Amino acid sequence: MSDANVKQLREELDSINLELLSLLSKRASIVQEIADIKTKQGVTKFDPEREKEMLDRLVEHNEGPFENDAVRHLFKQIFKASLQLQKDDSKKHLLVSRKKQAEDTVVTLGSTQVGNGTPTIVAGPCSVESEEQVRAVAKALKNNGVTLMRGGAFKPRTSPYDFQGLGVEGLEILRRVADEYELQVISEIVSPSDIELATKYVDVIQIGARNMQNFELLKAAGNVNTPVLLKRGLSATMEEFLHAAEYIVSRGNKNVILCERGIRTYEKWTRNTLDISAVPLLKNESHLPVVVDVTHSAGRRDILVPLAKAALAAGADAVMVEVHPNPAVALSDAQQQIDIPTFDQFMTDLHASKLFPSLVESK
Ligand SMILES: O=C(O)C(=O)C[C@]1(C(=O)O)C=C[C@@H](O)C=C1
Repeated sequence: MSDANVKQLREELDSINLELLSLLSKRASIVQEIADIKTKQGVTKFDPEREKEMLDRLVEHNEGPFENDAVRHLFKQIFKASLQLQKDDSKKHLLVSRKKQAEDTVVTLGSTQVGNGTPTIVAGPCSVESEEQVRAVAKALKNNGVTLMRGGAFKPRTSPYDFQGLGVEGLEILRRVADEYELQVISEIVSPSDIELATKYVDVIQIGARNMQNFELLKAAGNVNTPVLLKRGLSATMEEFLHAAEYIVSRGNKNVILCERGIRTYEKWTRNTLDISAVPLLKNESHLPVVVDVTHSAGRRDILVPLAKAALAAGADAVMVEVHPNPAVALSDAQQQIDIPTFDQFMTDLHASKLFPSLVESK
């Protein structure tokens, strides 16, 4: 075969490549149309039966020279790329996606901004137990320049026999003390019917891990303007987490903060496993601020500082930690909350790490 022949055959291949590309692009736009219909119908994109049907038909019509396995392999690649296209398109549609909004969402809470590039701290007791207890913690927060106070009034507990929280009385205590110390209040709400009421007391509505896919609660939180801190479910994928956030944002409430709080794994030395990769993944995929709850991730006190440093190094906008004046007698999570001297040391260690600005000096 002369060089001239090879040249001519290659030119033929070049033009066939272009024809194939144009056919593939035409196929891809039909695939996108199907994806739109599937999204509207709420049907999953992947359809293995349809893929098998197509492969069987192709093999039936295969006259060579490619072996049937080669034909199957080639078309499986096309289906795989088509499915990926459908998934990428559906991500573009999400309001929480960076593809939809390139700039970071910044949630303003009093004098503190979450998501503006300067990390901050959220701290407070697991449960509100009394005004004195909340006041002691608020004072410690104030001394450390922390302005965001968490505290549980409605407690979704694993056992119905465990302390269920003070309810509205707890919210009243939080509000009173927070106003006294010029703090912002973050508290969990568990029932859609309490969302309106919560807006009177809290600055941030927390939706807990166990309620991440309580869609009626998400919708109710989306209908108000109060910012929402949404915790990742115990076994939720990134996709499920972002779709849960989408429920809130799509209703009009754009002030959503995502919270990684550890996921269920086989490991027993920690209560949950902090999924540190969630932080950069969420920051890449979404414009929403990301908080890491080190207390619930670890379920133990001795590794809170390194976990907080890891979270900040990975790009977290805030770290959340539970503080109690006397953890030994706490009505919930006694083994994982830190006392006030330990909290002071926690803040000192973070400042020393240079990963975190000194909140006291900047005040
Ligand atoms: O026919 C569909 O339902 C499609 O979504 C199209 C298509 C394809 O590429 O042909 C894409 C993904 C599915 O797994 C099956 C088929």
